[in-house]
Amino acid sequence: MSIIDVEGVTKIYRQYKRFPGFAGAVRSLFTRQYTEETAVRNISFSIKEGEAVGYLGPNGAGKSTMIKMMTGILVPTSGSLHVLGNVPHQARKPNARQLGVVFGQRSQLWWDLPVMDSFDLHQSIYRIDERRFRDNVQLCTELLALSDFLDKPVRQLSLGQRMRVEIAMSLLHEPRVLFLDEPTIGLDIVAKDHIREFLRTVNREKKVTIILTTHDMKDIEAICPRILVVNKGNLVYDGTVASLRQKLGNEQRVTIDFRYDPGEVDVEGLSLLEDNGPRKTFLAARGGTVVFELVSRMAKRYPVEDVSLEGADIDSVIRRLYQQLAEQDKSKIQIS
Ligand SMILES: Nc1ncnc2c1ncn2[C@@H]1O[C@H](COP(=O)(O)OP(=O)(O)OP(=O)(O)O)[C@@H](O)[C@H]1O
Repeated sequence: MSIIDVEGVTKIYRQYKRFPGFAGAVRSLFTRQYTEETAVRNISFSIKEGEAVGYLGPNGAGKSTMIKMMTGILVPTSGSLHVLGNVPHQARKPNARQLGVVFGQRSQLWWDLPVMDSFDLHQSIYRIDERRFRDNVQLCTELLALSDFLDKPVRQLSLGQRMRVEIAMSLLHEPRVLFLDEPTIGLDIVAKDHIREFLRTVNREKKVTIILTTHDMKDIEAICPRILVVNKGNLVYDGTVASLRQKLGNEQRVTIDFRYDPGEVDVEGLSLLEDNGPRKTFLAARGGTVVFELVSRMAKRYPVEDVSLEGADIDSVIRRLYQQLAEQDKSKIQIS
């Protein structure tokens, strides 16, 4: 069952031009000139209950704008948008009970109150049944290791501790959908891993639908089988990381250690990437002869000692996609 339906959604920001100085201010009052910026351009997709979807794109691509529309904070300029069967900005109250939202850069916690008091307030605002509330606090405390700072005021928490608390709080009312905007930004590796593991558990075991924006590909690898990639407001890819890798070329890096520097090496199907004398790294052409065959051809002609292969990791797949988009300015071309 589809839980989020986005059809031809566009968001245009309009900003009125201000003219400098006093005369300019007066002029601004009478001439309402404005600039327009299309942050989201005719985007369509749907998300099923229980999915975990990564929403990716370079800076300024329109990710936060889309999340804000899905959570009802912003109103689309055109198109139709439904979350849990409701139009989000018209159903902020009914949807609030079923949505959880975490904005990495902004807090929903009461700064001066101890963490547990924030949780208690959340319980009364969302009218969470006492037993469910206690169970959920206990589960989050365990899985996110919160027990050491439940009685500390939020302002005293480190960024990593605060993010764990933010995520716990967003789940106490058992939402069906959880939106996270850069939930691991600025955190150390241990805190990131903790949060990823927790989100994966919440998605797989509690079947909470997750939509997440991030610039950290490890978040995607750990949590999201499906990605939506946006660029300059356009949706340019909707599918799995694996099939994006296929589409962009399932290339392999081949690093060869030679017994001594063989100088220039020429084997069809392998192009030189890095030359460090006796250690050289090549890129195996895609769709060509299998790498094993290329390496054995190499070994027949050159003093090969050792070989290691490395497939393109998700970071380099996405980097390549962004590079392609930047080079060709393919903002209107679909890759999927
Ligand atoms: N309130 C606003 N008024 C005018 N323009 C805006 C507003 N908010 C965002 N924009 C513009 O819309 C575009 C998309 O912004 P958005 O914040 O959605 O991007 P993003 O993909 O989340 O970027 P980032 O990865 O940098 O957080 C940007 O060019 C931004 O300058």
